[in-house]
Amino acid sequence: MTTGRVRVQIPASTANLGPGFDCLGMALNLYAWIDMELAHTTRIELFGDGMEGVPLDKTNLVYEVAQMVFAEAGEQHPELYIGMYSDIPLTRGLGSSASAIVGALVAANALIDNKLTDDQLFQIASRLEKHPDNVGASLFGGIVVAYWDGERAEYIRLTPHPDMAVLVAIPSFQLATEKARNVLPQHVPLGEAVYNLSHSSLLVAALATGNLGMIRHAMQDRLHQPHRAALIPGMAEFLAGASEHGALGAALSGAGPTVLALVDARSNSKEQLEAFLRSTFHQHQVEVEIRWLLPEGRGAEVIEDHTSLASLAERMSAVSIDRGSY
Ligand SMILES: Nc1ncnc2c1ncn2[C@@H]1O[C@H](COP(=O)(O)OP(=O)(O)OP(=O)(O)O)[C@@H](O)[C@H]1O
Ligand SMILES: N[C@@H](CCO)C(=O)O
Repeated sequence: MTTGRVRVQIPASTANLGPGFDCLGMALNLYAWIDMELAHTTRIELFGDGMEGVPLDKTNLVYEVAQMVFAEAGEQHPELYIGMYSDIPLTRGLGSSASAIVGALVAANALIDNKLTDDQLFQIASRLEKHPDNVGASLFGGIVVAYWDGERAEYIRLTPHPDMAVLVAIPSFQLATEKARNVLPQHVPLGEAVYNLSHSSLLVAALATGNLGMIRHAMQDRLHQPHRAALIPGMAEFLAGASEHGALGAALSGAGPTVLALVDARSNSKEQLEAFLRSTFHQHQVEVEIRWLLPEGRGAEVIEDHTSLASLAERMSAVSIDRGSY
């Protein structure tokens, strides 16, 4: 058992990538950090802005998930110190809940000398989220293709193409995953299912072989994005016009409201695409934060960093002033 404090760095994630509803995810270079230590009395500290509403008692998701790890390993550690700082905006479609779950799993497992395997952690995470796309990407990094059938989750990890960049527009409003799932139909016509199956399969093949030119054809969806469009003014126009403005493909990120475009980092139409993204949301009076990100190849990991989370939060907010350039 580790008696000291462990720190875990967890990447954000984007789920679905268009047609891969609930089965495709990619990690992004935007992070959350969780500190965890065995304690005499439970204490939870949140650093930085943007975590309003996250509970500070034992109903906190990170605390609850840590207890699941201990229970699975046959250990009892009911009292914990938990510190958290996250640069991943909550409830925006960038996998904040998955980052909390995965961070809790990896940190708690580190405290008990990694008694659980990565596969055990992945099973717990998929069971909790009920779809393995965000948690798989945050846990393993890169692109994760996965299923969860209600009992077991299986996955294969792909390495993202080194020239792929990701342009995101993060609206200022929140959209809970539950709300964005409630607008989806419970039954779909066979033709629509075939449409998504074929596009999702082609997208995975394009990502696996580095065929960037095929992404614009493959990154099309009929299962969830059309039904969610009314919740995100501007999304439909951006998805329809992104390729003409230089994107490799575009999609709603997870359950939204963030939208993203995959971009060839060597392309000279990046500014044109960013301008199109800005003007589309501006026309719909939706305030967005625009950021250039990259796929993250590394999953959640314990890091040796002894600076306080308070100073990490300060450092990150200074960096955020320069955001937006690539
Ligand atoms: N660090 C955290 N600690 C505790 N709870 C958290 C933390 N991060 C997120 N959550 C919980 O997860 C909720 C957001 O989950 P939700 O699935 O709606 O959005 P998301 O994960 O940001 O987006 P998506 O799943 O579409 O990518 C928050 O409202 C909060 O309850
Ligand atoms: N695949 C999920 C991701 C959000 O957690 C959805 O689109 O609802």
